[in-house]
Amino acid sequence: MRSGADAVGIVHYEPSPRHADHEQSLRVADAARETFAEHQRPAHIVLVVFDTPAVAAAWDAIEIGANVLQLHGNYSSEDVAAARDVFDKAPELGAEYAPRQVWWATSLKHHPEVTSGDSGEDVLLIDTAVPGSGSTWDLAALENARLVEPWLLAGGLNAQNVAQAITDAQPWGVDVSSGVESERGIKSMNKIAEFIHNAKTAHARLNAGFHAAHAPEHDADAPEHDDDDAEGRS
Ligand SMILES: O=C(O)c1ccccc1N[C@@H]1O[C@H](COP(=O)(O)O)[C@@H](O)[C@H]1O
Repeated sequence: MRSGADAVGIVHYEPSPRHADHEQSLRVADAARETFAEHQRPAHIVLVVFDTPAVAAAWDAIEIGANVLQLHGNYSSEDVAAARDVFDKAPELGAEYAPRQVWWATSLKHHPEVTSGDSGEDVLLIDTAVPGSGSTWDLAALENARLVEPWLLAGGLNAQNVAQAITDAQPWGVDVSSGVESERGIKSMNKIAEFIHNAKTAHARLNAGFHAAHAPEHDADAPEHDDDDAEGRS
């Protein structure tokens, strides 16, 4: 987070080398919340699960202080709705726990023609077929997906390939796990910092290109205005 991450993930999936128990999850969530607050950034503390029943997973998220639930595995739109229902009905815990969101993760192998909002998710995450494996996949296959922001790209990303992936796929955001580890399950602060730097630089470049491409033609007859004003409306 000190490197500028917008979200931090806590994995609850016992076969994973990243699985965190309840105590570890509470500590990570508390530390993350404090750091986001210190940096005055909205907290996205994400509980990452694989095939845990959606309602139980939503309660787990609330219990550890995560405000986002990221569902990997076999979930239907009813599951997403059931998780959201738990979030909506659970007592409010304060602004630092808001907003609560459900992110639905899938792959093009499982849903080749996925459309944003198919499952009623707040954010769609498109991943490789085996989550957390670090395997890369062919981003060209995204041509058949109908994606509307916000959506996240994941699967085999690392500091070396993230800029190209952002340029090619133009996601709203990216998610990484294996690619920022020194060994399986052990995060590397240097790799995280390098990844975030490269991702944010690529994203800024993409946005600058977008604004340049959409800027109005200069009109010689238009009244002059100062630069501050122009920037505010770009
Ligand atoms: O990281 C895990 O072990 C994990 C376990 C269960 C579900 C999801 C998991 N990770 C998520 O998988 C993607 C891609 O990870 P990678 O960068 O390819 O290793 C990402 O969304 C992780 O949060």
